[in-house]
Amino acid sequence: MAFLTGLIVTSWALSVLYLLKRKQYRDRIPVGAKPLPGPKGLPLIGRVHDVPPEKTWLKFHEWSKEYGPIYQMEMFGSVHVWISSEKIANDLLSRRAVIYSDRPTIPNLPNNRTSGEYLALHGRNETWKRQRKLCQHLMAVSANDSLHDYPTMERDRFLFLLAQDPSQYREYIEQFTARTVSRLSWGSAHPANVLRHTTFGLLETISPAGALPNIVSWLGYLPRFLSPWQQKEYARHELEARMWKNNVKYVHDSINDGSADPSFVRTFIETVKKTGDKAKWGEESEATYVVGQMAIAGALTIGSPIQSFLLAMLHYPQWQMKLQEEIDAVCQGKCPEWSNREQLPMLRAVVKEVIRWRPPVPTGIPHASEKDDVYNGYFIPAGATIHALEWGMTRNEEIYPDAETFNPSRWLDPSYPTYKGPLTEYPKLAGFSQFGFGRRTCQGVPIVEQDLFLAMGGMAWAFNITKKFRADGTEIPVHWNEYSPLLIAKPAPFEFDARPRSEAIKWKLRGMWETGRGEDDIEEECRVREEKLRVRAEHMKLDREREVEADKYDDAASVGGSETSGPSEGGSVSSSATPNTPGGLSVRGDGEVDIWA
Ligand code: HEM
Repeated sequence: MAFLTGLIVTSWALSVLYLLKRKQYRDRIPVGAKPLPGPKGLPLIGRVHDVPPEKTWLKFHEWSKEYGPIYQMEMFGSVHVWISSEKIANDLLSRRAVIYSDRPTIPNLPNNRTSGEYLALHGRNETWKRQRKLCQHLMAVSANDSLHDYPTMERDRFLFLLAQDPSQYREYIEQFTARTVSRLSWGSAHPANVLRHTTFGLLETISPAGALPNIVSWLGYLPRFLSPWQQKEYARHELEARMWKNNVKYVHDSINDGSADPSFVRTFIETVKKTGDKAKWGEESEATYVVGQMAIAGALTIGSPIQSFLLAMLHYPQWQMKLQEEIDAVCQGKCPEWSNREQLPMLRAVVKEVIRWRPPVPTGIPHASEKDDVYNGYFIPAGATIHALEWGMTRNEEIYPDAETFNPSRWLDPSYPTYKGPLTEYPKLAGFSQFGFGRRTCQGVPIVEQDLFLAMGGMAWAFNITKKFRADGTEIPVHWNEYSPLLIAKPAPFEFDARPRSEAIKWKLRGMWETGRGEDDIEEECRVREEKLRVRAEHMKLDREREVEADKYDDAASVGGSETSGPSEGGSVSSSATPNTPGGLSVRGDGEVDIWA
């Protein structure tokens, strides 16, 4: 009875609160303005029940077809505004940046706006401004030096590995992107594995599909001991903090012993030393997190379009052929280099079209509005979460005719609305809607541009990427648009073959491995070699023991001996136990490279 009374009182109180909030909201709408259109929600929960657990962007896009290129919906009392027009996104997020450059609080990471540890998710305040300036500076220094050739080095390593075992493509792609950004951040590929782990954890923490409190926001108020999500995030954060600190210490140590490779952290240390301006660049403890955030942003995002490229080549083999023709004509048998970019517009068009066809961040990273506003007669309340729906923007038929089709021509042929010349410069990624708007635009475009150009160009140069066939000759189907539900969407696994296009390329790939492999690969090779030598020594010892045993037996047999057994049995055991001879290169089942197999 007491429970029932409690339930009735709580429901009544919540309903009164809801009606009061609605009235307050309506009172805020200025005369002459009206609320944005959008799907009507249920009291308290809004429209949350209609948002599917997977590929939410398709639902939000569907609503945009019904309610228009800007509409609003409510979820648990918060107003969410969805924009699927580049023009409207520019009008609001860029031209009215003073109002729309904040970030919303993430229920499952409530200090995202204030802690100073999450640049991309930080509120619009002085800390964010300082950190963004530092990020811009570090990126510019690196980009001016062609990212110190790290992407090429890692691309070469990646292509060789892919040639060994295409079925491990997801692993190798993530190694490529994480190792590249690790080198850029700290001058070493060593932290790449932990970086991948901690990045994936953060992605889960902040994604609506990754942690329930991001949808059912009151769960964010549970104390840590009752919240599995907070416990997980706490452990992740601890690991991350240790890693960031150790990495910065590593850079200091290598500067001291004169072996420091270029990196964001090294640039920070040198810049502060040269200018002595700590107020401008911030403390080292802050820079540690800025660089950490840059590394996180680069570790997992770029893998999405590289995987989508493979998907595109499988569904549109004609574009693979055209791309190979361009690369062969320009590079004359060599793998494309960053210095070839002006002469390879089709490759740049393929890079851009992959991102348009399958946007890596399909729902965008939300902004937050700081002041009540009116746009084209519609009211947008302060505190609303504003989503630039990247997926919806790429489906606008007026700008991208036949939008579902992968068609790089739309960037190369003057008859398309998206064409822009000269083709020595365009198409390029800078300014593309898929990297956001206004003061919050992505800071990593130079890395994305170079990584994708080299990886996609390298794969087209090296391999024929084809569908696979079963033993009975039937084709193994490849999905069209199955993507993971987190903030950065990646294709579900698919099968394909990647065969080197010629014997000459196969040998070139081996040479590229030699130059591209990192110091940790060399350590791994040494470890594998030592292990082989140890196993071989053990087997030789075993052989000797068997021989001694066999001699004893021979002696015994010659003295009195049985006729049914003989030394050949022992001999056959020892020969089958002899290890493989060194020589070839193969990849072990666990994905590690066994150079000495
Ligand atoms: C394919 C790869 C990538 C895509 C599609 C992408 C996309 C985006 C998007 C949509 C935003 C939000 C923009 C907005 O709020 O309007 C963003 C922000 C950001 N990105 Fe990227 N990004 C990529 C890679 C990178 C890389 C490699 C870095 C490394 C430095 C990076 C660093 C950042 C930072 C620091 C921000 C936050 C800027 C701020 O809030 O002030 N991103 N990115």
